[in-house]
Amino acid sequence: MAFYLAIEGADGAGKGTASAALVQHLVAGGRRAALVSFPRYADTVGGFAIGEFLAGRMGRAVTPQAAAVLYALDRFESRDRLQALAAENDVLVFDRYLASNMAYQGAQVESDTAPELMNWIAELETGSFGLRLPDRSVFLDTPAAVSRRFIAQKHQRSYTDRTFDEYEADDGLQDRVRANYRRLASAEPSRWQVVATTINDQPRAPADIAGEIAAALPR
Ligand SMILES: Nc1ncnc2c1ncn2[C@@H]1O[C@H](COP(=O)(O)OP(=O)(O)O)[C@@H](O)[C@H]1O
Ligand SMILES: Cc1cn([C@H]2C[C@H](O)[C@@H](COP(=O)(O)OP(=O)(O)O)O2)c(=O)[nH]c1=O
Repeated sequence: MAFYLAIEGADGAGKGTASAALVQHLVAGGRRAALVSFPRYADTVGGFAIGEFLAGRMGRAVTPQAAAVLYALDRFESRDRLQALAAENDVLVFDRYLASNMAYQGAQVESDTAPELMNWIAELETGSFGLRLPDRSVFLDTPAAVSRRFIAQKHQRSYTDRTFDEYEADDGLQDRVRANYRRLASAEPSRWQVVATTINDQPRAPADIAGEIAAALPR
């Protein structure tokens, strides 16, 4: 069974860059590895709807619970694709997976109700939608100022022309997201790895970050 490795973090943490470097590193080391990015905006009905609301094109505010269902639906609709990739690979690297849903929706409600919502989302994804838990999640710990700079450097997104989408534009939200990831990681240290992506606020080389993640994988 393929190892499910999820790369997590706030917007602009460098997830896409680190995930790509990680797949390259694993393949160079003789392992079969593939990258899957969520949301899959162009491939699923859930992903398309997510793009609409991130671009601010949905007429009404979407509740955190409704958003969680769309993100989970996107993964549910991807099951066949994941199964096919899992059969052909030793490691599936995810650029965001289930914990993104918990950290981001949990950041939209009062902090005292966040744990309850995050537990509800975990149950929604693994119970109602029957999705597989990742074997490991990696929290890319990137300072807010560095992330903002990284977001501004990002390539054009399929769903919006804006530099910052609805979530990215909200600094308070991004801070709460980081705090939620830290809480998830410290609650289950055996399922999480926290990786600092900067040294003295200078970005580490993607290959370096990838090497640290790969070194912690079971052989
Ligand atoms: N380790 C790094 N070193 C230098 N630049 C980086 C690094 N990680 C990301 N970047 C820059 O930031 C941009 C956004 O990074 P990306 O990996 O897409 O972030 P995320 O997927 O977390 O939103 C990239 O296009 C790249 O220009
Ligand atoms: C996958 C996923 C993403 N998100 C959020 C995090 C991001 O702010 C947003 C978009 O994901 P993101 O990975 O940032 O896509 P892109 O870089 O192409 O814009 O969706 C969730 O809330 N739940 C999820 O399950």
